[in-house]
Amino acid sequence: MNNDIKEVLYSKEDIKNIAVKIGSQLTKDYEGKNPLVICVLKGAFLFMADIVREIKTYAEIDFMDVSSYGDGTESTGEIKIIKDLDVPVEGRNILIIEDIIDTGRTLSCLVDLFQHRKVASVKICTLLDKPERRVKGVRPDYIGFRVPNEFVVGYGLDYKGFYRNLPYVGVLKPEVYENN
Ligand SMILES: O=P(O)(O)OC[C@H]1O[C@H](OP(=O)(O)OP(=O)(O)O)[C@H](O)[C@@H]1O
Ligand code: HPA
Repeated sequence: MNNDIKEVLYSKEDIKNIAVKIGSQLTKDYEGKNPLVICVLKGAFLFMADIVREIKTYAEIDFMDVSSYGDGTESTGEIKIIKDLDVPVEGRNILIIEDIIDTGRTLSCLVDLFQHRKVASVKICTLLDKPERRVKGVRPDYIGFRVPNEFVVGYGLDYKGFYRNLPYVGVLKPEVYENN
């Protein structure tokens, strides 16, 4: 599996350090606000686990499963809600945890959905931001790293369901997806 990676961009130590830094900011920003921290499955599962352990104040967690990429490298432009939240969100302070913001379509749909559900606030925390690919005006509030315009995998991010279990974020060799 490691042989399919062209370059490691962020090691597990890099990711640990950034989670500590963002977590300490979130602790300050959400003190007394009892946020509902929402993991967007599946990609964000590892980063979510890191971030929530660094939030040192009261917070609740929930999970949503949405998908926009089908099984390949191109966004379909629509999101499918595969699993919705377990709790109502009206009046809540929502913190969305993502693995990556690419075109921005997924987050744009989610933010619209939460506003429609009359939340008190909605903010976005993402491990990776790929601003060059943006087609929707989504601005994350907390960003781990800005990545170049390349298809990245690992630390939750997949290509056709694989590579999520890599402990780092790396660039997939183009021949891997060109030959598939
Ligand atoms: O900004 P966008 O272009 O919308 O892309 C970002 C979304 O794409 C990925 O999810 P995907 O739909 O692949 O589902 P997954 O998390 O289950 O892998 C990623 O986890 C984000 O949710
Ligand atoms: O670069 C990416 N890698 C994996 N999944 C993704 N979803 C959007 N962009 C990406």
